Amino acid sequence: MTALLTLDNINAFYGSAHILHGLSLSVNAGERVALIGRNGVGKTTVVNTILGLAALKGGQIHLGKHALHKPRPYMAAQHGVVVVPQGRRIVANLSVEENLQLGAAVGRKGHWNVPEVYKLFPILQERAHTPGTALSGGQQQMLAVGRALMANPSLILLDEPTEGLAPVIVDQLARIFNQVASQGTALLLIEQNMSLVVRVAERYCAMAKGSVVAHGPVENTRESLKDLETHVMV
Ligand SMILES: Nc1ncnc2c1ncn2[C@@H]1O[C@H](COP(=O)(O)OP(=O)(O)OP(=O)(O)O)[C@@H](O)[C@H]1O
Repeated sequence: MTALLTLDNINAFYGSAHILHGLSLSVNAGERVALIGRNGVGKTTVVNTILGLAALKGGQIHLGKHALHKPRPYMAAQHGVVVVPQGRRIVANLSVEENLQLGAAVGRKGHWNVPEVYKLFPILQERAHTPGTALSGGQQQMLAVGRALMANPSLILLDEPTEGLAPVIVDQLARIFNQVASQGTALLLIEQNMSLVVRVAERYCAMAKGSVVAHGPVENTRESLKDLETHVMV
């Protein structure tokens, strides 16, 4: 098994606020892992620490074999780990196609380019010259995923990709995530919607108070759904 991302006993801070406490987590090539937990437990801070937006003070991060001593925002993508951020962060004054092209700036070669992304999301081709922020919420999420694919990642970190989206759009995204994963890209899915998690993930890590407190397999069954929901119920 090739580990694409390894977090080993990491501690992370915003200023003096200690958010991640000895958190360990890994994602192997081709895996679909869900990172779950109640609001505020530190899920986004995991992403922010990998990007250098929260301060890493102790523990180790590896992207593949590369040790990330001083994480910076551009480093993860260079090593094939790309983030689809919470809130999507579509660039307002760029068209759909220009937003997609931003994803290719890292210069990694591979299967994904603009025509391949348009095959996956035909609606983005129809709206190629529209400002990215003029799209609906679901379409903006598709654009954010398409932009991530343009970097030809080996692993995509999806931070609450279905937040605020209608169930029909969530269903569409579940199919897309499975299709992307079946084409070989690993996923770390940060999600509050457990019905999506059971459809996409094969294992989960549950966080509480800044560390991983439980993990196990995920199945697309009612029992698995109930089990996962105990980790996110307020
Ligand atoms: N920039 C920041 N400065 C200080 N504290 C922060 C900052 N961003 C987040 N926090 C705090 O860090 C803790 C973890 O936040 P984080 O966003 O990682 O949680 P989360 O599990 O992703 O929650 P949610 O599901 O609400 O996004 C929270 O207590 C939050 O208030």
